[in-house]
Amino acid sequence: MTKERLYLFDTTLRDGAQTAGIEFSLEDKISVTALLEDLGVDYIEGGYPGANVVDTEFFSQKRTRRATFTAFGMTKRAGRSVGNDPGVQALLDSRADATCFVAKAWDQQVVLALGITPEENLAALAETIKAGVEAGKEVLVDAEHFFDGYKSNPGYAASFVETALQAGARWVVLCDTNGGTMPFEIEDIVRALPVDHARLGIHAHDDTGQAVANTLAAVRAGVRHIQGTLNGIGERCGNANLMTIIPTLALKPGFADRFEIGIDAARLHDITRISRTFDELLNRAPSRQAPYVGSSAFATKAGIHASALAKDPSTYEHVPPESVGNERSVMVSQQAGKSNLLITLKRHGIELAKDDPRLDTLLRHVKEREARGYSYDGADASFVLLARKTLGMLPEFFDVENYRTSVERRHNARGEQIAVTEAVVKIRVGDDLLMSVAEGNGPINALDLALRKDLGKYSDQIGDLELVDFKVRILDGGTGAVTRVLVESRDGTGERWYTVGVSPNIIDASFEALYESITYKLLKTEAPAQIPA
Ligand SMILES: CC(=O)SCCNC(=O)CCNC(=O)[C@H](O)C(C)(C)COP(=O)(O)OP(=O)(O)OC[C@H]1O[C@@H](n2cnc3c(N)ncnc32)[C@H](O)[C@@H]1OP(=O)(O)O
Ligand SMILES: CC(=O)C(=O)O
Repeated sequence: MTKERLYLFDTTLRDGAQTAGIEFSLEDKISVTALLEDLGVDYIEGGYPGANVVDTEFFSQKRTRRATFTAFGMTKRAGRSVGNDPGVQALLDSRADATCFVAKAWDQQVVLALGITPEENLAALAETIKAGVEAGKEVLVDAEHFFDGYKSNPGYAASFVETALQAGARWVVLCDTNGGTMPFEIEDIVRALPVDHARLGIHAHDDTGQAVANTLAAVRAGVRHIQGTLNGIGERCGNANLMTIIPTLALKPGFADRFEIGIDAARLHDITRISRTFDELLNRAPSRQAPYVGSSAFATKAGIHASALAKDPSTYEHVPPESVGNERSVMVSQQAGKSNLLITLKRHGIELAKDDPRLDTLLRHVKEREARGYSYDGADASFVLLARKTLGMLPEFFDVENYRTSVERRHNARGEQIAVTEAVVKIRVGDDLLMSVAEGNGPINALDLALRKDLGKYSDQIGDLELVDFKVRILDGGTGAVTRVLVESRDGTGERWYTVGVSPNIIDASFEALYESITYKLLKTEAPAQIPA
């Protein structure tokens, strides 16, 4: 069977720019465009030329190599001709290949918000589209409030679509502008429209958490153009998330066998990277639970699940993680069974038999320590250290005899008040007793610097060790508050690892996590590979 083509339209740089807390600079827009080109969408809507300086500059040159470069804007204003409307002229003068005009498809909104008659609205729509076509643009129309409009006055909403198609619009995109429509309503309304469905699109908002479901319902009912954004950003609760829609269309029966989306297996494999790179650009943590691309999308904590996964991954994975460039992860925690430990140990090059009694001891240690506040599902490196210690595979690289920190508030030479922090660390490396002193911008920083200042014969090996992040959480430990500190580290190989420390004292918890980070780094070059019998 020949597959029908679905066209993907990205509006990250237009509707996504309407997200609370997100502002794109010109450089951001250029970077996001490159990501979208890597992804392989058909259209990139870059913004609204004429609305602000960044967007006008962005549209002053052609910004895409492959995708259709699209500008967004309103149809002509009431009481003006197209030629006399600077907004429409800015769109037509831009370097975009296509123009997406927004216009209202709900008669009540036309009267209320625009102050014109429904008939004048249709005339303005047709006149604007024709001007766009004459200017050599591919014209799209965003039919704002289409679904609410259809429910209120189906005849007017349908005549809006017909008018736009007759005037020369390549696509009329049906918008669920306030995001309140249900998937079954979308499917019924789209099916009932007496027009060529191959020229219809869908633009869904996520106000009921169903933007993706609404988009897929519209595709089932016949639309062939899909609008959405990277990671679902967009006005209010966001837009349909392309990071969910694309793998669903590419991999799921009922879609994958019927439609071609222009994104091959290699590009699909890149989607996890693209999603996370976009979050990096927004300077926010990626959602762990994002479908397909989240770090938990193929992660399991439960012991019963880990046991079955080891026998057949499809038991708890609806698609292979590698198909979307993600990976399976089996975590160690108090929900774990021996299977979780075996899989995690194997990933770290340690093979044990399931009936090895040391595995029971390790599982007992994990659960006891988790009950005291440790959390190993986010601290893989600390788990490796615990496992090696239990198995007799952890060398004692260095021993901490004692440490001390002090914070002093005093006046500097200019009479300003400053806080000075100092740490002293005494360690033993073999027969050598080494003492280091360091000042830092706080006690943890000073301790870190002092600890790493002189590690004797190991000093060279930690030269490229870097602390990336430091998270503190106060827990109710039952007998009083305890502090859990999670430290993220990386080295010159690019590897990142996480270590955890727990104590009623925040500095002591931090010291434990720092100590484990350095020990893990040394393990990478010095670890014995064999488990002692
Ligand atoms: C559903 C959506 O997401 S639509 C996308 C909305 N995105 C944006 O608005 C972001 C960019 N917008 C902007 O920068 C500004 O709103 C501009 C530059 C476009 C216009 O700014 P202003 O001229 O100050 O107008 P303002 O924003 O206050 O109001 C919009 C005007 O457009 C009119 N209008 C709204 N939609 C349409 C339309 N489809 N066709 C014609 N006119 C329209 C309104 O009636 C209103 O006119 P009025 O003030 O005479 O009543
Ligand atoms: C056009 C648009 O963003 C909407 O109607 O939601």
